[in-house]
Amino acid sequence: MKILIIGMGYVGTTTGVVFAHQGHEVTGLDIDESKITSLKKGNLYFHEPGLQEMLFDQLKNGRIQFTSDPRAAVENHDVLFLTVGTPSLENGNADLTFIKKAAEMIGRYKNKEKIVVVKSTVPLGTTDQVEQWIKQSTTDPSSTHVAMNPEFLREGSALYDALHPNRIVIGSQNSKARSTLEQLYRSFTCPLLITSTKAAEMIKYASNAFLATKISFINEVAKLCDQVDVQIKDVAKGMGLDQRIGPDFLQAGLGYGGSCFPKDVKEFTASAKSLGVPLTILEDVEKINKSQPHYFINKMKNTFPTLKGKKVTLLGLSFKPDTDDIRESVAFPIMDLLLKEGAKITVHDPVVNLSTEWLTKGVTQCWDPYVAVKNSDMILIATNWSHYEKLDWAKVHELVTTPHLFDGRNMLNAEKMKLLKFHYQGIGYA
Ligand SMILES: NC(=O)C1=CN([C@@H]2O[C@H](COP(=O)(O)OP(=O)(O)OC[C@H]3O[C@@H](n4cnc5c(N)ncnc54)[C@H](O)[C@@H]3O)[C@@H](O)[C@H]2O)C=CC1
Ligand SMILES: O=C(O)[C@H]1O[C@H](OP(=O)(O)OP(=O)(O)OC[C@H]2O[C@@H](n3ccc(=O)[nH]c3=O)[C@H](O)[C@@H]2O)[C@H](O)[C@@H](O)[C@@H]1O
Repeated sequence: MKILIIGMGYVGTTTGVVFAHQGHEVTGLDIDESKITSLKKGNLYFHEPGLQEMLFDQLKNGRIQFTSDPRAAVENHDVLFLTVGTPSLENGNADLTFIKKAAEMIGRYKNKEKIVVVKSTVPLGTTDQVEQWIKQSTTDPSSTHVAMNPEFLREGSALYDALHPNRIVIGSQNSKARSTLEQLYRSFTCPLLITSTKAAEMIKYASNAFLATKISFINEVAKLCDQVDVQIKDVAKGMGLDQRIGPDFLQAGLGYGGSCFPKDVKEFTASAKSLGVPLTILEDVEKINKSQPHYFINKMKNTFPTLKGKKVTLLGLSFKPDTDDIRESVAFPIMDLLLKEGAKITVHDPVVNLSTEWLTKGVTQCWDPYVAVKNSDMILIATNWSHYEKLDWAKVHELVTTPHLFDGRNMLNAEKMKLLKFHYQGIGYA
């Protein structure tokens, strides 16, 4: 199949490379010239394990190409995927500017029948609206067949998730769009669910909202564990062994970040409210999530009544391991709070480059974790990169001024750290 992917971000690039890997002829289009220039050279401009190699292979065998020419791209393809961003507006609703502009661009250059698949996460009714936007901006009389095909990949394991999805959802009332997508996904062995466009839109939001709820739930239980000396890890394990609950997304810590959970919880809550259905549970999920950094800093202040002048080494800047994505990463509100307390911050992350804005605020970045921890009064883990599990913690102990270790991701073995004479604290008694 000849496929055009519009929006070469995390989702679009992964989707395009995977379709090419499966033998399709893919073109990636973006309005950001620098991304296209980089991708044309085979340079993945973001960090995603395994994707760079697959991109290079697909470029070499000619199954993927990149362009910033929308006219030629739209004219030469029949199947178009929309993977542009849908960030949050101030009021919590999704900003559909990119989706609208991309739809109008399709309309402008449309020269024949097109199948347009919305893969971006979009609020209820947007896919049908995309069809209208295309119609309103075209002079071409031939049909547009739309579908909603939500994406469920996670950053950091995007390639694996795209190759091995749990399910594929095709939302469309249009038989041509449906059958094209069924054909496209026929080699996948997972369940394929056919729904209306609106149901597909809602499945995506409800899934992300539910996962975020699991995280906030376990974070609340962890606070209770702190009060009664119960290990949250034992509680999560015991809960997760119930097949109806499952072990995933029960890792207590500093809360969820990233480009999706925060914005999708906000959008789902805001749009439901405007329909007269307040999703109060999600309002609490967000509140709990926002309180996590404060809760953790207060924990630190129980040990250090003042953080003024203390050297804090913060390990991890990305919103989760194996990505360089810092959108809504909890490391940043944590740094804000620490700066307000007068702490001196040194950060380490395996891949993220700290912006000059933070450097001018006085934060120091070190690429060597052993240099970062030198003479620190306390270490705070904000991202559970496996690098931190593998550190020589005995060596770290020798380098620090005082061996206080605040593990905001409960990622290290508390007993082992205590044996190494660290004053170790996580969230949920650990
Ligand atoms: N990042 C993730 O892990 C996941 C994201 N999603 C959803 O997928 C969508 C995209 O997310 P990301 O890939 O993270 O976004 P992103 O911000 O990384 O990429 C979006 C890309 O679209 C481009 N773009 C904007 N307007 C365009 C236009 N008119 N024509 C061509 N390109 C255009 C931008 O320049 C950018 O490169 C969002 O709706 C998100 O909620 C869904 C599942 C996973
Ligand atoms: O719509 C999206 O963009 C994607 O959002 C999430 O994927 P992602 O944000 O990439 O990463 P997750 O692994 O879900 O982690 C999100 C955040 O939750 C935190 N988290 C995750 C799991 C957990 O048990 N505890 C916890 O605090 C992580 O540290 C991270 O900050 C979903 O898992 C994907 O299915 C979805 O496609």
